[in-house]
Amino acid sequence: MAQSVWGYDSDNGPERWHENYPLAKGDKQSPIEINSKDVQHDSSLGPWHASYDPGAAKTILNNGRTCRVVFDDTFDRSVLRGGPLTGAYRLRQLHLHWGSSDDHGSEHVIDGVKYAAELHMVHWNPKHGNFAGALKQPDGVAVVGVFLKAGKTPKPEMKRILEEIDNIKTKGKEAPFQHFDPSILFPKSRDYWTYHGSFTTPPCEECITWILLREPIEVSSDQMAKLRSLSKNGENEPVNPLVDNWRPPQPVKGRIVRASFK
Ligand SMILES: NS(=O)(=O)c1ccc(NCc2ccco2)c([N+](=O)[O-])c1
Ligand SMILES: [Zn+2]
Repeated sequence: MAQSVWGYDSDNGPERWHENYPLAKGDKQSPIEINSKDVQHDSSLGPWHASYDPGAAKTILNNGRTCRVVFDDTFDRSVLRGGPLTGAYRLRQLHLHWGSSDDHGSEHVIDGVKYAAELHMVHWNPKHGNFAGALKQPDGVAVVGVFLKAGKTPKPEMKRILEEIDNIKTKGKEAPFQHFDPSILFPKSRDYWTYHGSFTTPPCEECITWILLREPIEVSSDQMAKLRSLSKNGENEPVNPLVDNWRPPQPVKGRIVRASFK
């Protein structure tokens, strides 16, 4: 009997990941609940800067767990720097986590608020040679998290991604996705929280400097419904909607969350 690979269902979900991925029970796991009363403003936290080359965008794929856009990270082509980071981190991919309805879906929870979705832009530190090497380092990876709030107003900048959904409906489907600068997805404000944590999926390595943007972007309920039309299953398998691909908040274990703003 093949081991059920990890997922988000009752038999292979977050409560059981530690059985095959022991790091899942570590002391610096993500996501976490952020409570403003425990956050420390750090005036030494400068602004972060993303300088992305639209030509680095390559493909968009459904891996059965999320919708992911992959970028060329073979040189310093699209980089994130500043904020809590030392040096330039290379953009590798972006993906999302979302719920089965608009009232939940984000991984990080802010003062009890769950957003409809959470966008992760994943960058890695080239001083560690390659992505696999960076995973093993505490300063190996930097993820910018953007919250998606469901409302009446669609986010035009999300259109390119959502229009590709019909071409990657089922697990394993991939389509070309070029000439795309993901910084158009950022909100106006650059305010952020930062803390040290982990991948929110197995193997749960504790190699991530999280940079969570305070201001959510607004998308429409219809746009959220489009995202929820993705399927976990392969092309000729029974339809299994790809929804609720979020890990619940993990123990903070004494970690300090810093804010770039007062
Ligand atoms: N939700 S997240 O941004 O923390 C996240 C989770 C897993 C992975 N990858 C899973 C992985 C790690 C090592 C081998 O395969 C990534 N990523 O690769 O950008 C990001
Ligand atoms: Zn993620």
